[in-house]
Amino acid sequence: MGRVLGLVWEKRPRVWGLLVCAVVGAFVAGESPSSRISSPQRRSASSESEHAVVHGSAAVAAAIDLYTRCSLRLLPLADDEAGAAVLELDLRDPGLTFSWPCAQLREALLTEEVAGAQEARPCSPDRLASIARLLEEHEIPEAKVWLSAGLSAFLFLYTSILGCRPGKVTVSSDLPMGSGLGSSAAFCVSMSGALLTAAGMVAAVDGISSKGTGWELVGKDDLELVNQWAFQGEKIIHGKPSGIDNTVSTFGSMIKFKKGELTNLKSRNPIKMLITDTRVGRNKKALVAVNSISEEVSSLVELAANDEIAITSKEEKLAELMEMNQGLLQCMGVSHSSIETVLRTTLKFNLVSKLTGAEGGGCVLTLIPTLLEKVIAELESQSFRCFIVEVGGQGFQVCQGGCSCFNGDVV
Ligand SMILES: Nc1ncnc2c1ncn2[C@@H]1O[C@H](COP(=O)(O)OP(=O)(O)OP(=O)(O)O)[C@@H](O)[C@H]1O
Ligand SMILES: C[C@@](O)(CCO)CC(=O)[O-]
Ligand SMILES: [Mg+2]
Repeated sequence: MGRVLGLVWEKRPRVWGLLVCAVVGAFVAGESPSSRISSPQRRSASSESEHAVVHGSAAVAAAIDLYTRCSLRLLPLADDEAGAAVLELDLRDPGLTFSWPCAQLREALLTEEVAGAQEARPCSPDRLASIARLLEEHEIPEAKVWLSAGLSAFLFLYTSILGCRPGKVTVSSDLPMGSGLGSSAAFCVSMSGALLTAAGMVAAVDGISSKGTGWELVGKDDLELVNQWAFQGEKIIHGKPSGIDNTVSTFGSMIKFKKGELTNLKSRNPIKMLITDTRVGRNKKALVAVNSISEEVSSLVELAANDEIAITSKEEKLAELMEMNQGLLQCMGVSHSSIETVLRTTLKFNLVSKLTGAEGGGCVLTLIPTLLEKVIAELESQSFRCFIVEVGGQGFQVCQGGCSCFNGDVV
């Protein structure tokens, strides 16, 4: 390319790749709102505090059509009066359920003045400490201890938006957790959306349903509120996120993010990607920000949307940028042998891949001009898990009344 790339080194940097993904939909049925979500492995708040996008590098993120669902059923207040009321959480992906007596939550968490949910508030250090004490009483299996960040975000969002009312929340997701696909953001967005819908602060726009799926779209102002609360949840999970993951998860489509400024990128022709989950847990190796590549991707998407370049040259150009991006990451030593295996396998079919925002494991993105069943079969025969996704889709959605969002189970 004969081009100088502006690499941005951070003290504890990470790479922002071309596409970071998370999609959410929420699902509400009268007293039973639910939403779609996903989640990743736990990272302590401080481990995420240095991040390329946080420090001003450009990043392009896009929604993918893998969803996390969160359903919420409010339970009768009468139970509460009898002192028997509980808040239950059923996490289908790790296969764990949790339950807290409402009286205990009230005592531990409602010491602060309860403000309305019309404006998102951060979780104070005291409140976070009280939440941590509540969680200590639950025996979370050692192998799943990373869940506690998501549990803290859940308790904060639930009690801040709905107070300590009895309810049952169920979460299930299409996304692998902790693999760099923004599952924590999808978790927080769908959770916030379901809670705000139950609180009557967010509602579907009448009659606008998403491609006949039963899921309905939500107006911009309501999405803003969902996004603000989800960001507060992401802060509990990530420490100092830039907000790109929750924003793309809420609004869908593609977004360029630089120094806190968001630009919506309109992509007319859906881009298909293959995502391969290496099933290898990530480590926290240092990564770099590849600022100029992200900048180029965003101009490319915009040129294509305006028909200024043909779709085939867009794909060629995107493939070239992905190769450059991956090459840089390899030089930095942030790849992993499992990622290299996926790259070699896809390259055999002339397909270009790169690792995602995750490092040292996690997922690999492959650009696919058409669906290539052979490469998928070969990757799966090596015990990788493949998803074919459409990039740049819908964000948060709700479904009111009679939807069954958990593979047919009505929750
Ligand atoms: N479906 C889910 N069920 C339960 N918890 C979830 C779910 N999805 C996400 N989470 C929560 O989110 C946390 C993972 O967030 P993390 O930020 O580490 O990974 P990610 O968002 O998938 O990747 P990245 O932030 O790098 O894009 C999990 O520890 C869990 O607490
Ligand atoms: C923390 C974060 O960088 C995780 C990457 O998926 C997301 C963000 O900045 O919003
Ligand atoms: Mg995350």
